[in-house]
Amino acid sequence: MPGLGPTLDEDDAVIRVRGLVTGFGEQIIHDKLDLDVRKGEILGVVGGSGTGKSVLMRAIVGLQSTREGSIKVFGEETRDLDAAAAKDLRRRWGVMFQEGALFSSLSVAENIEVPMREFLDLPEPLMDELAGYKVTMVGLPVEAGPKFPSELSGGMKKRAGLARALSLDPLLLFLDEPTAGLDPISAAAFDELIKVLKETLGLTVFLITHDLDTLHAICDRVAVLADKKVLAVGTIPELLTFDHPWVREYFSGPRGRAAGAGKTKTMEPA
Ligand SMILES: Nc1ncnc2c1ncn2[C@@H]1O[C@H](COP(=O)(O)OP(=O)(O)OP(=O)(O)O)[C@@H](O)[C@H]1O
Repeated sequence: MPGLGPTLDEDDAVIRVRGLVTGFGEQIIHDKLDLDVRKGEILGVVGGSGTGKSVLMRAIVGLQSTREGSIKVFGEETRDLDAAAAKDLRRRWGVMFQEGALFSSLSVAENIEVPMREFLDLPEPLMDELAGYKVTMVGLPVEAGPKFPSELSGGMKKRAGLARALSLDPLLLFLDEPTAGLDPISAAAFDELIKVLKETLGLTVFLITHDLDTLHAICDRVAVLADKKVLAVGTIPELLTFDHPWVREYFSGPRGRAAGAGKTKTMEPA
């Protein structure tokens, strides 16, 4: 990977991917991809449509088979784990899939309780109490708990998806396009929420996004996926010096310049 930013001690890497190869049939998606996600950072993952951002996330969380390479999370080589150890590791991260991926037949509170039922053995009243706490934590009104996803706005659904991802108090959070489909004001409020939660809970965040405002507002570093690899990773000022057509066009095109100029957005609940 190009040498943007300092090299990293193994201990600082919450996620360390080396030489990852993935594919579907003849189609190779990642070819010897390397990536580190540092403890306590929000790493933005960008790239053109179909470059393999979601497949990379799915490979790291064990939902996508890989052909070659190493994926370490919290220092554990994921492919070496037996079922019990893999489950133990999964407990330590939360995932928010695109669109929030809520179960439509369950209420918000019940959605948040799904991981608790899978991983913990808690009495019902305690689960309800914890779910209520998560609802508030993501800025939803308490009345949202008994509601079904179909009764929520897009922004509220995203927050409910985030609450479910935080259900088990993870230290590592995966977010797949969390602000997609939100209006700019709701998107900015969601960015702010992620930032505040990251700071207060000490989270490390792997964040896939197309949203340039999100990158500028909350990401400590950005990884660019192109040509089946992480082409470059660094802060936005570092990436602006990187000479690659897609990177130049993305960050220095009209939208990139506008986002970089710090177009302010009002912070209001989504
Ligand atoms: N289950 C699957 N079976 C076959 N091909 C798949 C599967 N999942 C993803 N792909 C292919 O892998 C490639 C990468 O998909 P992926 O969803 O990771 O892209 P992405 O970078 O997240 O795109 P976008 O920004 O549009 O969400 C695409 O060509 C996609 O069609």
